[in-house]
Amino acid sequence: MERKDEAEEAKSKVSVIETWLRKHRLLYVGATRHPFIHSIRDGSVDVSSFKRWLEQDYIFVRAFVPFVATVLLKAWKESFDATDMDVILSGMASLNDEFAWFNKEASKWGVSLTNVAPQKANLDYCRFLESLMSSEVEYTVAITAFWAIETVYQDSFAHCLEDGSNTPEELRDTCQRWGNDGFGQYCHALQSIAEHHLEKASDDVRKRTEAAVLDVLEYEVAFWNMSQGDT
Ligand SMILES: Cc1ncc(CNC=O)c(N)n1
Repeated sequence: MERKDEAEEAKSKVSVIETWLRKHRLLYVGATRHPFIHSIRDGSVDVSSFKRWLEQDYIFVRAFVPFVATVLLKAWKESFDATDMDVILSGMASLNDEFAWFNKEASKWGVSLTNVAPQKANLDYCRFLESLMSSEVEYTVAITAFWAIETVYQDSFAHCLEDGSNTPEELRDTCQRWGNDGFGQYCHALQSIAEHHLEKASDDVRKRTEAAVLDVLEYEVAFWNMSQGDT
């Protein structure tokens, strides 16, 4: 009888990440339902905003790859579950495709990806990524930040593909890149890994991980703002 109660309790227990998403709902919604995303979804998006986002995001992804490499390194050193590395490596493989995609997309829109000056919000975000690359930053913090970064894009762009959206044909490729079901499953896999490590983490590591997730959400909002020329 007692065992059953424990099982029931375990079933209804809210995960660490779910608790944070509830607690910081407004910020999460701000990062995933930004006016730039709404403008893509309703078809009113300004071409110059989209081009600015594309140029700046390419610079961001160049910095994101070495960050993911350090997450992989930490997984190898600190996790005893081999599937962590498999999932992270699949993320790196898709980043390889992403560079080819950026080049294709840039030529489609007539933008040049070389010699683009990073804007302040982008530099700030890249500097934050670099701080997470330090070997002092625990794997739990890094993998959870990684999950948050990927999930903001997944959730945002999947919203532009939902029924009832009016996303222009020429932007569907972009939305598909991060909004497709496979990318959604990959984000869930990252979430399970992060959650698993958070369950075992000390209060101190948990606190610092929560702070890193909030930082990610704030940097993402600033990043979208930049595309709209707000900074
Ligand atoms: C600013 C930002 N955040 C998240 C992503 C998605 N991850 C890799 O592509 C991205 N491309 N850019």
